[in-house]
Amino acid sequence: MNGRVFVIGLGLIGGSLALCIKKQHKEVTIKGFDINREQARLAKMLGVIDEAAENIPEGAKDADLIIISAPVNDTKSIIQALSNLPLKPEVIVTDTGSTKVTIVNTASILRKQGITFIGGHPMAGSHKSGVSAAKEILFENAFYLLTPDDNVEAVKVERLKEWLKGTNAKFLTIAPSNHDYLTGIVSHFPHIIAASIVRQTEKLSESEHLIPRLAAGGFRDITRIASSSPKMWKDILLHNREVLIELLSQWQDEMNGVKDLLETGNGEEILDYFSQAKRFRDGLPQKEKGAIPSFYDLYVDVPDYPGVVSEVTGYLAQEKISITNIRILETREDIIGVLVISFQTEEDRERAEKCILSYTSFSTSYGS
Ligand SMILES: NC(=O)c1ccc[n+]([C@@H]2O[C@H](COP(=O)([O-])OP(=O)(O)OC[C@H]3O[C@@H](n4cnc5c(N)ncnc54)[C@H](O)[C@@H]3O)[C@@H](O)[C@H]2O)c1
Ligand SMILES: O=C(O)C(=O)C[C@]1(C(=O)O)C=C[C@@H](O)C=C1
Repeated sequence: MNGRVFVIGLGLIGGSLALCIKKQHKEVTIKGFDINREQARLAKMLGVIDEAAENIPEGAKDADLIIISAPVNDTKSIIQALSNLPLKPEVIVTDTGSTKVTIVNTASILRKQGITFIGGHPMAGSHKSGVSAAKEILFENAFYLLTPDDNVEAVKVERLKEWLKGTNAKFLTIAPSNHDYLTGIVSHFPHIIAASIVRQTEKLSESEHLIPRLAAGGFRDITRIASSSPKMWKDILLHNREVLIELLSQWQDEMNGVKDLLETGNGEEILDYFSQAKRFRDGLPQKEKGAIPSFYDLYVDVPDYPGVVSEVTGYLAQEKISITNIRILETREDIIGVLVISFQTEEDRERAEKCILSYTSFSTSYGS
């Protein structure tokens, strides 16, 4: 496709989308604006955008596609600002916000001006923020939820998908209220739980200083998302209050149930509780990024000698196998236990395992 794209909010998601669009549609010009000038400067310097706009009116006036990728409450104000500007009549305006009902309702102001708005939400991300974390592979195999209202012509939805083709995401059309209900369950609510576990641990560690040092693999796995942008999550919670209040009531019942199990001390029931959870968790799709991003983890048992990590990554580099993440599970203090290396694809993980087994006598296994 050819034309001009304007991205408002040059953070993790706006930056990643700009990279995807440029990869797929080499002829387009991508302009960007961020209220934080440093982010805009960085976006230009990293080649994420072609030009930085001075302000929203300047970037919006000749755009064929406008992507708003700011926290959801700011998205609301940006939509209001756009509704007062002269835009190209054929422009498509979309957003990336994690909530949809309030945003789509606000966008009726654009529709009244004859401007097409299609709500969007790529269901992949990270706890990192800012353009420096942007990646063109972020949305690969993820669901990309779209919430066009009934008045949007199908051809416009197809055009938006064409613009976003380089994400390699799977588009799914859904009603805004259903969107907020479902993402409340699989995304927003888990973020509250992760933050609450961290808060409780922090309070307890005030009187027991060993706690942070002992907070190991399980704690880190379940609380990674508590490192996400507080501003972004404040906005999401305020936009999805009703759904989240209901989920919190259900959670309180769930926790009371677990407390009862502990009080009665019934081993069979406790076993059943964990077995059911394991069955559902193990049955979630592995090969696609669904509600949870799928990582292709390889666990490598490594002995404790200096340089062992760089030795393993060196073998992978020799075979040109890219890794997306690496971490060490410390099973005992000062003793390296397991190296967990994440890959983008199953094929990379298989190649990596073969490579490590051919160079070393370390044992390997797959995480689930
Ligand atoms: N982080 C994720 O995992 C994720 C995934 C999918 C969707 N989202 C949604 O996408 C949106 C962006 O999230 P992100 O992770 O890229 O956040 P981010 O913090 O990395 O980037 C947001 C950017 O928007 C800018 N901004 C804020 N107000 C602005 C305004 N009025 N005008 C212009 N720029 C403004 C900020 O300065 C920042 O650079 C949010 O609505 C979020 O809910 C996030
Ligand atoms: O992987 C993460 O760090 C995320 O939190 C990504 C995540 C999610 O909850 O799955 C967060 C918010 C988005 O709206 C979509 C994706």
